[in-house]
Amino acid sequence: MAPAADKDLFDHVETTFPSLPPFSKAVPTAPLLRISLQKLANGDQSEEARLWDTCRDVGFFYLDMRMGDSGPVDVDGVKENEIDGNAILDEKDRLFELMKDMYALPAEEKVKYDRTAEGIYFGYKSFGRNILDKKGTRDRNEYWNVSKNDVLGDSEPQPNPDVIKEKRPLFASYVTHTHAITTLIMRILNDKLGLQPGTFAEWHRLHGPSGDQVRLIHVPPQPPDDRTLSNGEHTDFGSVTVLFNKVGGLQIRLPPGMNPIPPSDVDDPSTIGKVKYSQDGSEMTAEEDSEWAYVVPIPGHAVINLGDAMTKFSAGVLRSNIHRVISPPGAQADCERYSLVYFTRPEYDVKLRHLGAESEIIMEHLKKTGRENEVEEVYTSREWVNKMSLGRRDMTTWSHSGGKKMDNLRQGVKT
Ligand SMILES: O=C(O)CCC(=O)C(=O)O
Ligand SMILES: [Fe+2]
Repeated sequence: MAPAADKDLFDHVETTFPSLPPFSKAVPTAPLLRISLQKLANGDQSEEARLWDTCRDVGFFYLDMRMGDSGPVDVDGVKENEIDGNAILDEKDRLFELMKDMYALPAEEKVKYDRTAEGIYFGYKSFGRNILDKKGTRDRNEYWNVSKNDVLGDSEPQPNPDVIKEKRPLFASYVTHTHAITTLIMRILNDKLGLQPGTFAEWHRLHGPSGDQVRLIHVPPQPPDDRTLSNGEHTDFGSVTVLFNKVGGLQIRLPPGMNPIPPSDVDDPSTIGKVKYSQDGSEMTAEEDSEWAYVVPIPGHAVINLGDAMTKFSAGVLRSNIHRVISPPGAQADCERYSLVYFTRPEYDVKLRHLGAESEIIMEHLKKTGRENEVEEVYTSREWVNKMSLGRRDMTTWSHSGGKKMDNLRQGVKT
């Protein structure tokens, strides 16, 4: 079956952000579904069905966060699970403003908050600290990982500069609101998979100890003659990721059978220069290149994707799709690029294993793919998160950090 996709996506929505050049018309884009948060919050069955389909087909979709005048929606009587897309959009704008101040700090001040040597991935990651591929290519971004449990006051405060410390209430509110969105998405997937009600919720409690975090990413414009990847191809290793950005550059590798939306104007004059798809300058074949499509940022919308934990739990019924970040196409190449990401991950003690014994759908899928008797390598979420995140900071551990090992997880096959 051809993956569900919105071919006319950009005919209906505004894709230009104030004070930024428009997204280039000269590149292929990903035909992701646009799902309405308001409809999900109100229990709309056909919207839930679209969500379920797209999480099996590609595992990436837009979530329209705008809720008009409706105000927050109470989904299950628990205050912390209240859905408030408008509040998230407002808080997201404030965090984008904050990023300018954070990254304007002197480099020697920022590196004081890099805690890799202590085995801690919360804090600052400087330019080039991560390895993108087996050749040892370095990333071209800087980011800050801010722990959920820290900003909610569940754990000892991590060292952070005043610009971040002063905004703890904003982070706490953003995390609470965004976590509620991921709870709702996982509740729908939980029920569609036929799992015992509340299985995913119990493993992703707001105050549960976990590697959940906000990541604030900054990528400066790259030199015109050297425009390439800033973050290499990867899958996210957690459960559900909520991403906001304004400048393009994110690409997904399209699943088999899903075609990109072709460029609407190949001669778009705003498209200047060409990006290289590998940092050592080697050209990708046209065929390899054609597998990738840009995810166009849309105002008022988050990009949501599933991570490896959901693929593991569902034995591949749900898809954790490969993506990467490249120099923004067209005139946006000269812009500072900021992204705001919220990652949920299973609580530290949860074992990452398939739930075939708990779900007929998952068991059927295991049988169909000849894996019902396969012995799994089981990690706890804590082991997995450490291996995946810190492993990318050192060449000796890179190959264990999701390089090739993840291939089977990435290929979520539809049952
Ligand atoms: O910056 C982006 O658009 C995506 C970032 C991302 O994929 C990540 O941090 O895992
Ligand atoms: Fe990612």
